[in-house]
Amino acid sequence: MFELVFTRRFSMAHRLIHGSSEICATPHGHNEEVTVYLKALDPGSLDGKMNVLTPFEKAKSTWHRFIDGSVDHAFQLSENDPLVEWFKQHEPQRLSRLLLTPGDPTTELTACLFMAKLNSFLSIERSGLYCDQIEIAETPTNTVRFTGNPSDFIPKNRKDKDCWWHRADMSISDLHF
Ligand SMILES: Nc1nc2c(c(=O)[nH]1)N=C([C@H](O)[C@H](O)COP(=O)(O)OP(=O)(O)OP(=O)(O)O)CN2
Repeated sequence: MFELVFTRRFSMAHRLIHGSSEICATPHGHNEEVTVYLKALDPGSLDGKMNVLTPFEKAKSTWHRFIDGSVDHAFQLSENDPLVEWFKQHEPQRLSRLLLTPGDPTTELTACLFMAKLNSFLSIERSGLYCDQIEIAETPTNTVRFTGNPSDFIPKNRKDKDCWWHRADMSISDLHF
């Protein structure tokens, strides 16, 4: 079985306010790496001509546009973080740079949300591919690897279909601005 494996770097800031780590309650940033593993929905033999699953460029272009244009330098916050209200009142022009999550934006959660988002892209593009594994290296010494169905692990705060990670667009929150 083949897998296409793509890695992208991005910078981010976040804070964790629900008690898992006091030091992480202060806004701080990381340079992270996300690696995705794509498989064919209907695996077959190579065709003897092009001999590709899908050209790399085609498989990764929307995903990398999302990471570079939406995730890179976004501020990741829990949806109920008071800083969200602060941005609404004081810097509404930056609301589009907030990546909002159901509870704290840990690496475990963003791994699930990013996999769901990537699978939305791959599905709408009828790519014949799906992502079944993702790794996010939050720091050079801490990596989270997720395999499985992200919907089984994402906290269920509201109807799944209304959430940004199930929309095949560049959104990183469900705010209206
Ligand atoms: N299970 C998780 N634990 C923690 C997460 C997380 O996403 N999932 N995140 C953090 C913080 O974001 C923190 O900034 C990173 O953790 P830390 O171990 O402090 O990172 P270091 O690179 O400083 O680790 P070293 O051991 O010094 O290499 C905390 N926990």
